[in-house]
This record gives sequence, C-alpha cells and structure tokens, in this order.
Amino acid sequence: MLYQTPSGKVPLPTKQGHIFFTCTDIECCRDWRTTEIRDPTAEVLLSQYPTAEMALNGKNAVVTGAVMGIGKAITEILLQNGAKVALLDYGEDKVFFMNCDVESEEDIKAGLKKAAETFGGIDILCNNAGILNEGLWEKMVSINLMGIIKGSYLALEHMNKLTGGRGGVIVNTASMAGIGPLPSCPVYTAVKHGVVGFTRAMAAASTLSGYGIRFNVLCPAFVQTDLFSNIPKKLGRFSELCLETQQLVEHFGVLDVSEVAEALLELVTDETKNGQVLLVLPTDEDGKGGNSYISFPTYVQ
Ligand SMILES: NC(=O)c1ccc[n+]([C@@H]2O[C@H](COP(=O)([O-])OP(=O)(O)OC[C@H]3O[C@@H](n4cnc5c(N)ncnc54)[C@H](O)[C@@H]3O)[C@@H](O)[C@H]2O)c1
Ligand SMILES: CCCCC[C@H](O)/C=C/C=C\C=C\C=C\[C@@H](O)[C@@H](O)CCCC(=O)O
Repeated sequence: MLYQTPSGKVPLPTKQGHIFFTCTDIECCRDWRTTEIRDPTAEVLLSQYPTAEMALNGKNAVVTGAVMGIGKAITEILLQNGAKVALLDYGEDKVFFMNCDVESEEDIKAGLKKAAETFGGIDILCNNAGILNEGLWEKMVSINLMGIIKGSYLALEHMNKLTGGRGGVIVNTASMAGIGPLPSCPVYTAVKHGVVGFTRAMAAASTLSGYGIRFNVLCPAFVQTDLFSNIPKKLGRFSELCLETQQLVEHFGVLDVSEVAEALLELVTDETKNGQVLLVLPTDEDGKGGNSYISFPTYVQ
C-alpha cells in the first residue's frame, strides 16, 4: 500500500521506522494517513509515524529490575508508548507487582507465566536487572549474566513462534563495559561482554531458526542510578583504581536514565533492529557522543 505525495510515492510503514517526508508544514504530517500533503519544500524527519506515541499499543512487556534506576525509566517509557508492563524485581519492601529474583529460575518462570496470563501473551522482555560489586563477583555473574540467560530462555517458551508464541523483542541491558574494559571492574566487564555475545548469538539463532524474536543489547555508559553510587565500596580488590575510574566518568560524563530509556525504545520499536549493540553516551556541548551502533568484525565471507 503506497501513499501518494507530490514528491513521489512513500511506502506505508509496515514496520516501525523513520520516514522521510517532504512537506511544508509539520502539522500536515501530523497524521499523514489522512492529511493531504501540500506543496513540499522542507525535509521533515518523521521519526516513527504519527501514532508513535502509541507505537506499543496492544503490546505486553516484562521488565526485570524495574523498581528503580534504568528499569524504572524503561517501564515508564514503555507505558507512555502504550505497552502493558509487568515489573519483576526482588526485595520485600520493593515489590510492586511481582517479587522475582532473577537468580531463581522458578521466580522468573512464575513472573513470565503471570505476565502472560494477566496480559494474554508477552511481546517485549527487558532483561535489565543487574548489580555492581567486584567483592561479590560470583553473585554478579549469577545475576548479570546467568539471570539474563535464564530470562531469555524462559521467555522463548512464551514468545517463540516455533512453539506457539507470536514473536517479539528481547532487549538485554549490558553496558559500555560490555564493549570496552573497565580496569576497576574486570568481572563486571566479563559478564557484560558475555551479555553482548549471548545476545548477538541469540539474534543469529533466532534468524536462522525462525523464532520471530529480535534480540538486541543496550550498552549505556555511566548512568545516575543507585548502582552508580558508592563506587569505592563496590570495587573489591580493585579499589586502588578508584581515581582512574573517576577519570573515566569525567571523560564520558553521566547519563540520565531517561536517555537510556529513549535508546531502549528505539531497539523495541524499530523492527529492523536484530542483533544490534547500541552504545548510549552523553552528548557533549559540541554535539559529540550520543548513541551509536557498534559493529563487529565478520569472519564468514
Ligand atoms: N548505572 C550505570 O552506570 C549503568 C551503566 C550501564 C549499564 N547498567 C546496567 O543497567 C542495569 C540496571 O542498573 P541500574 O543502574 O538501573 O541499577 P539500580 O541498582 O538502580 O537498579 C537495579 C534494579 O535491579 C534490581 N535487581 C538487582 N538484582 C536483582 C535480582 N537478583 N533479581 C531481580 N531484580 C534485581 C534492583 O532491585 C533494582 O531495582 C544493570 O544491568 C546495570 O549493570 C548500569
Ligand atoms: C565504576 C562504575 C561502573 C558503572 C558500570 C556501568 O555499567 C557503566 C559503565 C560505563 C562505562 C564503561 C567504560 C569503559 C571504558 C573502557 O572501554 C576504557 O577502556 C575506555 C578508555 C577511554 C577512552 O577514551 O576510550
């Protein structure tokens, strides 16, 4: 189905994506499906289509580590864009909807089951829960990597088109430390590199097997959250590298959780994105930094 404009035919977005229109008045593009586009003179980037604010209407999401920080912001932006959201987190005093410790396969299974039963299926999973503590590195591996593997595998039972699911998207939260080493956090670096590799492999498996599920990974730099507080107490045997870490923070700057949530939304709504690694950096006053998709060497010709 094509929409006729004075400047030529524009394919209707069967997939969410950016559409370039030439029109004289952004208002005329507000709802292009019913508004006649008049005399084209300006290039308007219509990021997503006019109903983008409800781009996730009818979609059901599950977010782990949703009670605070990045997960809370992810939950908010998914709700703002029309999705229903199940919040999975742990800790008696922090439970909103479902108490779920991502170290427990039973907890994740119960949380996904409740979400699927409550909403009628799962379309979006954000494996976001994570901790930073080099002094408790085994726990970091268990939560930050194994929790994401468990969440992804258990979500397949609900989302995989090969087993009756309707497909969807899984976004795993890694970190910039999943792309480059944080000298003061070697195990955190290792697990975040693991999340990046796991997610890229799952994206390839999904494409080859036909799961109908997109897998993407979010790699924020430093973000102002609870995890980012009291860093000196979280470096374990590497606490002598606190100054070097602070220098990295000053080098890259600190993101607001809303910036990370906006990046997440792109990975969720853009159906062309599968196997993508999105680095999220603050944009400095010169416009440097911002978000970029990381490319990796390919060896199969
Ligand atoms: N803050 C940063 O600088 C930064 C940067 C890049 C990536 N990240 C990643 O973002 C994710 C969210 O971190 P944040 O900065 O929002 O931290 P945060 O501490 O503010 O929030 C983490 C949330 O995860 C929950 N959680 C922790 N362990 C859990 C478990 N076992 N089961 C269920 N929930 C659990 C916590 O209760 C909390 O609600 C983490 O994976 C973290 O590694 C953080
Ligand atoms: C101690 C705080 C940990 C916060 C964890 C959170 O996930 C944030 C990580 C943010 C940034 C990681 C940066 C890693 C940088 C490395 O690649 C380093 O080698 C970069 C060298 C500096 C440069 O100019 O490239």
